[in-house]
Amino acid sequence: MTSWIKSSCRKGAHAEATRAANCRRNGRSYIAFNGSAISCLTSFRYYSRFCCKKKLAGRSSALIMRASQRRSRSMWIFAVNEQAGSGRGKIIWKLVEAELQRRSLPYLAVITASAETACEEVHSLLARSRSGIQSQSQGQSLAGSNQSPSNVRAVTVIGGDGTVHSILPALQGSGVPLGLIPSGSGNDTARAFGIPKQPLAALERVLQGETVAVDLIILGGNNSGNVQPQKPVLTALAVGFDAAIASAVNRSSYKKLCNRLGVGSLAYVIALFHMLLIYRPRQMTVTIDGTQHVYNRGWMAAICNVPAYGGGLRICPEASPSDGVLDICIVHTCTPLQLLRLFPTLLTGKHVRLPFVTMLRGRRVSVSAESMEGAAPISAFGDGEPACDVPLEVEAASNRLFLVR
Ligand SMILES: Nc1ncnc2c1ncn2[C@@H]1O[C@H](COP(=O)(O)OP(=O)(O)OP(=O)(O)O)[C@@H](O)[C@H]1O
Repeated sequence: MTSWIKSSCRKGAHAEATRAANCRRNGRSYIAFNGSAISCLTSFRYYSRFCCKKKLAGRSSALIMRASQRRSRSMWIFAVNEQAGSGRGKIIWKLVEAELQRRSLPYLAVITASAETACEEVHSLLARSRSGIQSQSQGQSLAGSNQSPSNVRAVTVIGGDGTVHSILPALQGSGVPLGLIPSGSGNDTARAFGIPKQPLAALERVLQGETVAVDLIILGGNNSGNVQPQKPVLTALAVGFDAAIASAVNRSSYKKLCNRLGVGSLAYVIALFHMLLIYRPRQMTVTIDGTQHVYNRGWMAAICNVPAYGGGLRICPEASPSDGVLDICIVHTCTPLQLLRLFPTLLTGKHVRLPFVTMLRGRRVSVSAESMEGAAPISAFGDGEPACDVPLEVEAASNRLFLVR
């Protein structure tokens, strides 16, 4: 259940802040908006019905009338993860919202409680905005016209890589661009696309920046007869040792502390040493466009759409998010000490010359591994979030997402 909270009127601000705090306490998503954003959603009937339910009908209807008169044609949606970067998301959203209000720009903010609700909310807002456009065009088809499929200018994430990942299913193939104001710990997505770290500079890009089409990694398909649901990944899919590091960081108590001290990457270094002690490499089979490659003592396979992840490690330095293919880095047949010595070279991308590193490219990739008694199955993380265990299959999807940068 989502609550709607108008955040930009001064009168009643205290009541609105209390409602927002209640939503946060109960782990519920809520939507904050300013007046002109309502007209952009165009679904007047839906909105006023909702407001009646919430006993806000009088005030909000008046608001809708004023906004409709302005006939604003476009708006910005923000998906805000207040928890990202151990609370940085909340601070950055306050800054961004103040700037939006200062410029009187129409916006809607989904303050999300979880990855799942974020995707559902964004999906339904886009569907509503699309149906509003269709009813405005009085049944005329939009196909072939220059009109945007929606009056939403962009859906902008205030969060880290995990938050971006959470709304990819709603945005892929929608034609609505993804914007990003980096507020996480690693911010690999922002780094990959040259998005400024400074929140207001990043906001300026969202408002003015160019939109580019980028590829996605689609995880799923039919693997060994098991049909898996499809999941889009933007930056990289980490399989094996590096996924174990990401998992250890996510479960750790030191991640929060490192973020608070402004050294988010240190959490990954701690997890690296921990995993070197306990991780057991095993036989790994990587099949690329039908060609099988078998590695004894396979440590990891990184399937990349962008050159770097893990806080700036250049795992696949040649990867490009607009070439329609995936770059794969496989580390195998080395000792834990050799693996440790490999990590500093990841910062420059020089690891690609090492004899126990194999670099490959292709459109369709599957990874399987032998099971080992007493050892956990090999897992995969997409955009730093848990994705699945092996066996897995992925495919490059060309130009599946628009991104503002
Ligand atoms: N849309 C969302 N709303 C609320 N929580 C989310 C959302 N998406 C993901 N999460 C959860 O919040 C956690 C933190 O979010 P996120 O990954 O964006 O920030 P981070 O981990 O601080 O930064 P980064 O991923 O860039 O290192 C995620 O691991 C996930 O559990």
